[in-house]
Amino acid sequence: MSIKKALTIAGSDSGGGAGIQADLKTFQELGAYGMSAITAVTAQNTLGVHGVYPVSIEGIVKQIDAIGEDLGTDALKTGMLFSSEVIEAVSERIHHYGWQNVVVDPVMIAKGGAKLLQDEAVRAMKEKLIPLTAVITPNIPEAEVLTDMKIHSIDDRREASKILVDMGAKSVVIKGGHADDKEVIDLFYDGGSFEELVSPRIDTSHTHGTGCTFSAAITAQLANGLSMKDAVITAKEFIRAAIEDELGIGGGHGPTNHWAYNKRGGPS
Ligand SMILES: Nc1ncnc2c1ncn2[C@@H]1O[C@H](COP(=O)(O)OP(=O)(O)OP(=O)(O)O)[C@@H](O)[C@H]1O
Ligand SMILES: Cc1ncc(CO)c(N)n1
Repeated sequence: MSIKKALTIAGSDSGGGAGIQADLKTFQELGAYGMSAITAVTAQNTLGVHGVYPVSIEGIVKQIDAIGEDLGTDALKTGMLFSSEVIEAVSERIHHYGWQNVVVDPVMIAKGGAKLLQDEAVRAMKEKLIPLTAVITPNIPEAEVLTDMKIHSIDDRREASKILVDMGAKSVVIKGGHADDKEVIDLFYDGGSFEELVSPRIDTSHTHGTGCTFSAAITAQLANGLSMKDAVITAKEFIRAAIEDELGIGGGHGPTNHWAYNKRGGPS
């Protein structure tokens, strides 16, 4: 058996619930060999982001090249990219290595309100990164910024998904964590048809890093050779288990439980 490899290009969360830490834990749980290129170090815990310390462009490119020139990867995800310079450099390297299974979590704002992407970087994301993307996984506010439209209904989300595919993404998941529906609906669009992934809304404040974990689970399953739709379905099951089995640590928005999916025996 050859081990499948997954790379995350994202920020570090010292609190361990989001960012690189959530991604590597998720890769490990889903049986993919995890690698990372860190774009920024955050001083962060369940109470909020207390500092952001960007890594230089040279430092980011060196990390990606260290992987590209030796190990390679079967899939990758991007998380916190912070600036247009980082987006441009990362997009250029992805293109250079011809990496295909590219999952973009267009991280903009942390749950506590801290900015993880500068406003001027949205344009670079649209022009440079989205065209390289196998799937983009915005939450509703991120989808609104990227498409320049207000999203209230599922029909609005369908329209926004089509706009993102027109920008060059091969498929889209607009996540429903921020909606106020009784159930959480994640809308998947592959450029041809839509699929609503529905689960009960769990009443908890421990949702720190849900988006990172969800996109990391898609990445691991793409590395493992699953189709995009099956990878997204696993990710939904993985994050549902991780939120349901809360760890109850920290004084604020606590992290999810990355062990939960396997503790329940894996795929349902
Ligand atoms: N209260 C909840 N109950 C069940 N599932 C949830 C809940 N909140 C989020 N999810 C799930 O978690 C995933 C991430 O959704 P969300 O919209 O919260 O992303 P996000 O805002 O990008 O997360 P992050 O806090 O990491 O930025 C989705 O698959 C969504 O269905
Ligand atoms: C480093 C990092 N990336 C992403 C998020 C979004 O959850 C966060 N809070 N921190």
